[in-house]
Amino acid sequence: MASRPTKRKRQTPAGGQLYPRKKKKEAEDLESLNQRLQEIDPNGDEFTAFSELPLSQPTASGLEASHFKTLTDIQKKAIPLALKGSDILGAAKTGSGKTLAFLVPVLDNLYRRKWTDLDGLGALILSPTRELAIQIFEVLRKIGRYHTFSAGLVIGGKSLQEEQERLGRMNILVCTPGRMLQHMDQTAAFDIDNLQMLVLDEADRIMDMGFQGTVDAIVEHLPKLRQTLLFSATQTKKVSDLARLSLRDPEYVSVHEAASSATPSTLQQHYIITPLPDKLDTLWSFLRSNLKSKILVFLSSGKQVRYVYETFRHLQPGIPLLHLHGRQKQSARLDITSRFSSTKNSCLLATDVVARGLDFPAVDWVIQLDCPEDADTYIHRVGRTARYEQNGRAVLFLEPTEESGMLKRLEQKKVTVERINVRQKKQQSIKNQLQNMCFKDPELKYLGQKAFVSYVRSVHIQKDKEIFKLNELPLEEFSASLGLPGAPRIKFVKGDNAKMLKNASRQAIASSDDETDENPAPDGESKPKKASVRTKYDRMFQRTNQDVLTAHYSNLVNNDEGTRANGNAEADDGAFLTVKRTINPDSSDSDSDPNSPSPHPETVKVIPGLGKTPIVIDSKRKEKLLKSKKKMLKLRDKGTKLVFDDEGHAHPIYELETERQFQDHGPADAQKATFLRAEQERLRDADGTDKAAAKLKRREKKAKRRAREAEEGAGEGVERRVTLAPYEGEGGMEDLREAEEDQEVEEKRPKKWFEDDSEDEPKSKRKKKAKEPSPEPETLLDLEAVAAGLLA
Ligand SMILES: Nc1ncnc2c1ncn2[C@@H]1O[C@H](COP(=O)(O)OP(=O)(O)OP(=O)(O)O)[C@@H](O)[C@H]1O
Repeated sequence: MASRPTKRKRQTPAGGQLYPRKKKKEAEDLESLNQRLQEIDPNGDEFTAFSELPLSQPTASGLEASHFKTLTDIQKKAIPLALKGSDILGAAKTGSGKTLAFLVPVLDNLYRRKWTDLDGLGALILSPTRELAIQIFEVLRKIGRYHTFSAGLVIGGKSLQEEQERLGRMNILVCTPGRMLQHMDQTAAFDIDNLQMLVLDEADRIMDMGFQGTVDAIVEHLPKLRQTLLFSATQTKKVSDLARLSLRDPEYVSVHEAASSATPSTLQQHYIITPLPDKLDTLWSFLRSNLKSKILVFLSSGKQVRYVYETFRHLQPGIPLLHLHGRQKQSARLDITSRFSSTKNSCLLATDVVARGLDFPAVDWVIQLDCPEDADTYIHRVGRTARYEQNGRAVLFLEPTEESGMLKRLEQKKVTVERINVRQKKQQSIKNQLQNMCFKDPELKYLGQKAFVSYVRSVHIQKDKEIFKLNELPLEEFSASLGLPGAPRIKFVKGDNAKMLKNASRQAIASSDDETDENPAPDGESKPKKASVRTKYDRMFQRTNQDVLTAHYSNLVNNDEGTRANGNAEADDGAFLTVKRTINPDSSDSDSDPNSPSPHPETVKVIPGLGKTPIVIDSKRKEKLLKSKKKMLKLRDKGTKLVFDDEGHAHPIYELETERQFQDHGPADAQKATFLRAEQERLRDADGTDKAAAKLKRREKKAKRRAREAEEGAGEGVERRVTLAPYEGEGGMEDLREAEEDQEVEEKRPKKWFEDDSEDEPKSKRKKKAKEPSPEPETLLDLEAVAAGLLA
């Protein structure tokens, strides 16, 4: 977890005392540094190089050794203010150097306070993702290499105990919010009372719903008197957030506010219109024509990332593929980020886990296959290219229904994107291949189904309904384009729950999956459960996601609604399929006659059984009982099976003749003889058909085996061990040969783990062998042989 920037060794003279002259020099340097800092005017002075700033010697040397010389805009404004101790709300475009804007003040402010191991935690840096935390930590290690502070990375993925042991000694920690809170709650030796600085990188993300609770809890543990720095590429000055973090007169440092675009000027931004079912074709064609590029593709869920990765991998586009999402193991995530960083041409398929802050060098293209949830996410995603004055290109794939809404949002955020068209000549279709793959590989099909469901859910939970219009999406065609035989059925979670679910852990999602199609009360509180018994059909009709179900199901729903509108009596008489529903005399939409008397008007409900007798529910216990489908079946009538004759008259399955009718057919003995004859004939016919089928099968087997042998052992003499057994069937020589061949096949069959060699021997021989008494061991050698036999 933790590593220290190389600590300067304290040299002690022979007597064991520190060099007094060195100590004195350090004190003088510090004094002059404080003096210089006092003299600067952070709002008036313009600094262009790090060397002009009043920085400590270790920080200045670290920056120089890392080849950082001139300041970026955000660094020019934020560093002097932060050195002077102000709280800062910093916003600047992606790739503009915000990391140094907070790391330099963190190092220097602690240095000027002569921070040592004994002082405990001095600065806490929060990052929304593990990858970004690692990246920040790496930069800290580089520029802090001449300091003596201890610094740690707390991002989970290691044992809590291992981290706990080291936490107590850390001066600077870079961490993800969840793990930090866990330590604050569980690590006794973790001293945070002295904390001087709190930094939130990608602050807007950290302060949004997903982390809200965690960050609030962390802040509660921290001392109120501290310096707080917030940085992001897309920051809003939400008063509520500032209050939650107890910022004191924060300085707003927004260097690109006046700029005509919210994205770097070196970034070329385009969008194309692709109907949902053509998305994968277009992505495939794009990759095929950009094999020598470094491409980052954003999708809206981990399941889609996996599906596209697995299918494209099979299809081999000719460019190395990587994939990254939040549900992967930490080690795999690290491995993939470093592989993508170091390659020159490859394609990384990823979720928004890499959308923020990550500094992959030299990315040529950022492709947004799925529309981002808002303009801020768009800005962060495209910010993975065109970093620090380099060039980059971004393409946003938009579904026709998303175009106007998304363009409007981008315009509001000062982002200009230009429409381009796909060259039809270069467009290739992989729909058939995907269908083929899903047909052959059920796992891939399952993955496709999950990808489909997660895409639809991701659209459903989006807040901005001007962009995301689920009802207008061609979902059936989309599922077909993924190679699926039909659109899977989907359960939805509504409102805030959905957002929570998006950010929740896998465990939480699993546990919340069961009842997801229930409608939560509008105010977010849980509804009191309806007292009436809900049948499977009730649940089906009350579902909220009927518009995304298969056509057959939608028809069923529509028909039912139609018939209800026409009156219940009509519905019952005319509809081919009718659904019997729970009758609750109290409820207004009940199918029953509300005027009909009931034994206990308050509590009694009547469920029509499948037979004639209705089931009366007159107690809570019985009602509960009826909720179980199995138990309900017991209570219902079994029903009677009927067969219909050619005229359409119903008859019971077994109809007995009268004695008179029986005698009309002749004497009983003669009837019996005729019946037996007819049955024998029927049996013979059936036997003949069976034999013919078996013969055909054996021939096919034989032909296959011969073909195989011809292929394998061309020229080689294959020794056959065939024992001829007397055969008593009717089929003559051919049957005999085939029987031999079957036996041969049987002999060649590889042995199963539970069979031993003795099964090769004829049974009679085995029996004999078993009966033969083994000779009594006489010598020590005999005894050993018996023991070895037992152990073998
Ligand atoms: N003063 C500087 N001189 C030269 N390069 C710099 C300087 N500051 C930052 N960089 C480089 O610019 C790149 C982007 O920096 P950084 O990751 O800090 O950007 P950012 O503003 O945090 O981006 P994002 O908003 O995407 O998180 C990095 O590769 C970094 O090394």
